[in-house]
Amino acid sequence: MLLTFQQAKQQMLQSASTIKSLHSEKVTLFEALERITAEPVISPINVPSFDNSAMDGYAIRLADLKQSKLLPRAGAIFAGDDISNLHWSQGTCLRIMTGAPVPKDADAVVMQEQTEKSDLGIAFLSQVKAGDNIRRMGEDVKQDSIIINKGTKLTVPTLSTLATLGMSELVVFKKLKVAILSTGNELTPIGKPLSGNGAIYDSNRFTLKLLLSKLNCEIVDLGIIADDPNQIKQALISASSQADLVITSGGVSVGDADYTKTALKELGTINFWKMAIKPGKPFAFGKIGNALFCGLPGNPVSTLVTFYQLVQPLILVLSGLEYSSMDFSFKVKTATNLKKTVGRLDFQRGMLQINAQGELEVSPTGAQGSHITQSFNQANCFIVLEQERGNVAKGELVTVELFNALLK
Ligand SMILES: Nc1nc2c(c(=O)[nH]1)N[C@H]1C(S)=C(S)[C@@H](COP(=O)(O)OP(=O)(O)OC[C@H]3O[C@@H](n4cnc5c(N)ncnc54)[C@H](O)[C@@H]3O)O[C@H]1N2
Ligand code: MOO
Repeated sequence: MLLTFQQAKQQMLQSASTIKSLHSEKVTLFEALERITAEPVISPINVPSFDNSAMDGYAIRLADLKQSKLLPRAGAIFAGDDISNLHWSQGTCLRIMTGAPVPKDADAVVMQEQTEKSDLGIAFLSQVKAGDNIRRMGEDVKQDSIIINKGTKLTVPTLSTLATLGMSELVVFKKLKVAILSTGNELTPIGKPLSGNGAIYDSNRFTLKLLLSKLNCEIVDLGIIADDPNQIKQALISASSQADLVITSGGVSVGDADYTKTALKELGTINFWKMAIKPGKPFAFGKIGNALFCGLPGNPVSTLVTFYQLVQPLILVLSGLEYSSMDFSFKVKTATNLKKTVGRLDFQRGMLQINAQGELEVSPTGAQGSHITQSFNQANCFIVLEQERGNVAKGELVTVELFNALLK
């Protein structure tokens, strides 16, 4: 019985948590984008750090308004003003601007549009409640509170909050070191003329570099290795001594030149090398020395699908992320029939869109062979078809998983 996708993923994530030995470093707030926090972030200050006005208007005392709806204007406060020496006599109001500090004894700020100005002063036209239009100290962030937990991926909004605290540096986990190599006599590096009949470009190594750089990894690129057992072994020894994770492309199937699996067996341990998914059935996972190993199938679509579905979560955990699940899936109707054979979990590439009736529906993006790289180009989601399911008829409900930022 082949391993199911969930079993394979679970095994990988478990191995990651047992070998986790993470180091941290201090980086600038700007460099911290998409990095993972190595300790909780605690706020050094309150935000806002003083009560301030949410509107351009007038600061008042409620007791004064009870006496009269018309109050003379006593002065003005602007954003940035120091009001520690402000004297504000009873029975008057103060002009105040958005973001300006609110005097301690003001009960509310009345927005300008709800007042009328005359030579006698300011007339207040609306009902006023205590606290109206005052943004309280610490209302956004409380001093000494934990704002971000350890193991959190830093995004533009989270870093923006840290900037409101004046922070300029942050402790994050060091980048994961990942070694990559492609195997195959047929491979030519991109940018060079194809090396003969039967040659193809080594697109997978390029794809892996893009994916790894999006995941903030440090890449050790060992290039193209010929289909030769000794060269593959030497490359794997070198890769595993330099990196936390080794990723290869090709050579994991059962062909006469598929040496990656044999090399892995000799040098380390194989946890599994096949699972019930399509594309990506031949996928090897194991360990060489202290490095984890992922042997991706050579077909470009299989490389991308297995990287996205299995290597991505593994890398996130190895990079220090407190991983729960990033899958965002739901069910919608399929707009066409879908071909499906029983026995493997399918990750078809799909286009989720709104039809003429205003309903969400999904269609496959053309031919789904594991050599058709174009099937990804129009896609915005995976259509995930359960292992035991057969052909799917138009109109049936299918599970759809929207692509995350890795594929956008
Ligand atoms: N008898 C069987 N044959 C195959 C099986 C099987 O179960 N029994 N599985 C098929 C499936 S599914 C896949 S996927 C592939 C996986 O093969 P390998 O990982 O061993 O990869 P290769 O044989 O080296 O190459 C497969 C295919 O991909 C092209 N390729 C390889 N490397 C690259 C690269 N770096 N960039 C772009 N394209 C690459 C290669 O030329 C082949 O066309 O095995 C099936 N066979
Ligand atoms: O798994 Mo293969 O990836 O079906 O082509």
